[in-house]
Amino acid sequence: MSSTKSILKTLQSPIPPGQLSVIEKSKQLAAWLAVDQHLKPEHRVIGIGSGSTVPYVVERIVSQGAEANKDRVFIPTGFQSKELIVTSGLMLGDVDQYPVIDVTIDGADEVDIELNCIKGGGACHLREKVIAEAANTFVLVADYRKNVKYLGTNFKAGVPIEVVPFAYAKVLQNLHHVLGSPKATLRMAKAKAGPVVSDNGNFIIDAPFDQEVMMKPYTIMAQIKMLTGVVEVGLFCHMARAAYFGNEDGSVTVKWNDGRIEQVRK
Ligand SMILES: O=C(CO)[C@H](O)[C@H](O)COP(=O)(O)O
Repeated sequence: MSSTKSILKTLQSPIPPGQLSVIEKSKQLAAWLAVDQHLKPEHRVIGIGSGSTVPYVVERIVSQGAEANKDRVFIPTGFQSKELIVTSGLMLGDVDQYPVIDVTIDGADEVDIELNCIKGGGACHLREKVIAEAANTFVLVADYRKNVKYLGTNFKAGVPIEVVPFAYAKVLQNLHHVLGSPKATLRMAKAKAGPVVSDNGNFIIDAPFDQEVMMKPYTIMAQIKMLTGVVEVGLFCHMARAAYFGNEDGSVTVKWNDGRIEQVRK
């Protein structure tokens, strides 16, 4: 088994290559096409996002060969992508050393028609936003379930919000009573008693909003960010150059920030 395949197996997917489910295959299609279209030989500093689609991004980058990657440095958005970079034999860097990134490729929880997206399902959205904002080109990769007209259509958990721990109860009050998210809750860990703690030592709140609010994601993003104690909001507005969605039929839908939509079949 090649090193990338074993990493994929270890970090994300128990599914042997060649037996990918339709959803895994669609993630792979999106990731591979995004790498093929955006990662050029002259690119030296590459941001690597988080989530279950990103291992396929790294898989494709590794397949470009040792020569293509020998002078490149890869900037992770969290623990998972750091492990992925290191175990793939790629050079690891950080955004404080490389504040200008050529291309960042990342997953998303949902993407709307204007390429605004929800991120933070994996609680990595603070570093993800920094690495996206540092990039000259920010590209999203996802499967077809994430391709929606309005945010919150399929992803019902709400907007992920990273908060400093001592302020979480105050921020929850603000969300419940001021910003109109009565069901906002602190995200609890699955295999640990207590809350999810981010890679930065913070807590995560998930705040669902009505559709009419989610139709103007920049407005609610700015309002949440103004609450003292909030570190970052998992709404990425007007940031992505393109979004790639792998489809069940083996095609990839590519949405561009100028409004173009392409269907690509290899
Ligand atoms: O924002 C993220 C983590 O904070 C992920 O990119 C997002 O949750 C999508 O992950 P996946 O590709 O597993 O659906």
